Order: sequence, then C-alpha cells, then structure tokens
Amino acid sequence: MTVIALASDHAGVDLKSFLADELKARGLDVLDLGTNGPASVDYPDYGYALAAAVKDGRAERGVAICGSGIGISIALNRDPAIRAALCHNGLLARLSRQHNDANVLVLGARMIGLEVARDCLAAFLDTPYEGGRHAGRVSKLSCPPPAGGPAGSSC
Ligand SMILES: O=C(CO)[C@H](O)[C@H](O)[C@H](O)COP(=O)(O)O
Repeated sequence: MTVIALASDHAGVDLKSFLADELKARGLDVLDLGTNGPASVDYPDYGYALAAAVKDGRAERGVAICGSGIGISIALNRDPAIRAALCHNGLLARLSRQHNDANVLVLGARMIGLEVARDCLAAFLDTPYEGGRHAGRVSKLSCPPPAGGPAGSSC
C-alpha cells in the first residue's frame, strides 16, 4: 500500500488531522510523525523526521505543515533527496509534480483554508511527473556543486 508521511509543528496539527482523514479516505496508508498536540515544538525536528522517512523509503511521499510553511520547507530542502514544494493553491501543487517531481507537499496552516489544502493535496497525489525537459533540471537538484564549484559540475 502507498504510504504518505505527515508531519507538522503545533501550528499545523488540525490541518494535519484533516489531511490524514483525506488520505485514509483515498485508501492510502498514513505515517504520522507528529506533532499531535498544541504544545509548542520546533518545526525543524518535524521537517527532518519527514525527510528521513521519505529518503529511507518508509513513505513514498510526504506532506509537511507549519504556520507559514516556510520554516519546515527550509528544513526539508536541506536534504538533497527531498524536493519539498510550498504550495498555496492547486495550480502550484500540480506544477510541483509536473515540473519538479516534488516528493513533499508543504502547506502553511495559517495561510490557507481547508478547501484549498484539499485541492493542493489532490493535485499533489494525482498529478504525474512529466519528465522530458525537466529531467536534467530535477536531477541537478540532488547534486549541488561543491563549494566554489560551477553550477552543475557535480552531475
Ligand atoms: O516556521 C514558521 C515560520 O517560518 C512557522 O510558521 C512556524 O509554525 C511558526 O514560526 C510558529 O510560530 P509560533 O508563534 O511559535 O506558533
């Protein structure tokens, strides 16, 4: 069964729960990495946990949430294996799949409502990666140049 990992800080707990139900209604398996209460936590801890779950194959893809979506995006994208896309509408989520082969959808719980979040999730799950002209660009995302080296030199 396809496993989708979910992670959020305290700002995203309610949206995470909503999206977990959406995923289960689609017959997907949910790996909930927390947090699961209102106590204030640090978004990097949850971003790193989600990155590890996707990278090591415990989950095929992930959905990450914080208040703005920015902090947890920064944490996730520190791992070259992760392509985390902060999306505010379904079009962005669709493009993140078509062009960027995003493996993590990021949402800002304090920025969007439930219906927009549902649209983003649906586009993220249902849109295939186009490949083609995007393939070389996407592969470069996994191999940033060494310090001082020219862009693309390590690919
Ligand atoms: O990382 C963020 C901002 O880039 C997130 O929005 C966090 O959820 C936010 O910073 C948490 O803020 P709080 O005032 O401590 O709830």
